[in-house]
Amino acid sequence: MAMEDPDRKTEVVLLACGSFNPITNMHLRLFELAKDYLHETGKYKVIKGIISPVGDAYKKKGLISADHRVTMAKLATNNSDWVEVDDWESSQSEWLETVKVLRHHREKLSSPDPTISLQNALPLTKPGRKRKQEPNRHEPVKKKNQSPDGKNVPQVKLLCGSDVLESFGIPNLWKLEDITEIIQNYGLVCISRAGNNTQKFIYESDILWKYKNNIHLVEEWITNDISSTKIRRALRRGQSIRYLVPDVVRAYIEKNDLYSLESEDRNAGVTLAPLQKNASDSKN
Ligand SMILES: Nc1ncnc2c1ncn2[C@@H]1O[C@H](COP(=O)(O)OP(=O)(O)OP(=O)(O)O)[C@@H](O)[C@H]1O
Ligand SMILES: NC(=O)c1ccc[n+]([C@@H]2O[C@H](COP(=O)(O)O)[C@@H](O)[C@H]2O)c1
Ligand SMILES: [Zn+2]
Repeated sequence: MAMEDPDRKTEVVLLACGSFNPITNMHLRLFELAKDYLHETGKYKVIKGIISPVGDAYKKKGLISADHRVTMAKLATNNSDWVEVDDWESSQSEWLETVKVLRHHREKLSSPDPTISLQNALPLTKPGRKRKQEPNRHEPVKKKNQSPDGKNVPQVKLLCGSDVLESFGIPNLWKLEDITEIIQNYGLVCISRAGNNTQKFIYESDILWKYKNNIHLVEEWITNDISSTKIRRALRRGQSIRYLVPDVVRAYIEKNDLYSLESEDRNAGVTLAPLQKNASDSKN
């Protein structure tokens, strides 16, 4: 690695992918926890957080329309000066692997021209087309991201709860090459979640162990086991969700009567898009 000014902090953009069905206070807390943690290392400066709700084509049971989920996430982040919502992922007609969403956001950050961000098909592991000026062609593009004009661009890291990390172990859900690209070229910030033993999970996985320096595990000391599943359950039962989701989100859910027994039945019996895709890929 080239000489770097040790005082110069690496800029980071945190990207959270998920259903956000609906967004909860805990989703918002993830960003605050991750930012505090990264700042305390003394090495990073978090400049932005992005919430990217999954598209309807994900086909998860009980998933209501992306329109509503995006709107709620926007309402919830209206008063944040650093977390925003991006609907690029949810406006694609097909479900997208998370690595493609990461690529899109890295491209977008490194490209002065916003229209270029539409191309996200190429993995950025090798210095490719728009990366002519990589200083050292044999060095993997990870520590230092550079834009076409050689300027440093922020690192994009995936922000998730430990259940997502542990889902890497579910057969057919994630491709090994995607997991590798995510942790090798982007990095993970993972917030502990009740019931998960993430250290052990990393220890038991060869690939996670290999790149463990790129996985930041954040211990959540003020534990808070809110989940969207519990919010939807409370709503179905006519129970209050006050103080569990932002009040503007609660009002929006009530006004539009979003969650019911019927909505919970959406996609019932349908195979989750990644399982469908990876199962059919492995047959070919
Ligand atoms: N209480 C929590 N602690 C840590 N991470 C969380 C928590 N709640 C949600 N997350 C994380 O937020 C991201 C988005 O998750 P998601 O939209 O699935 O929310 P969820 O609350 O897990 O919803 P559901 O119950 O529908 O699965 C994921 O990375 C998930 O791990
Ligand atoms: N192979 C993959 O890239 C892959 C597999 C499963 C889930 N995911 C993503 O992880 C997130 C999981 O969200 P849920 O926990 O709400 O199911 C979604 O954004 C989804 O797109 C990605
Ligand atoms: Zn979840």
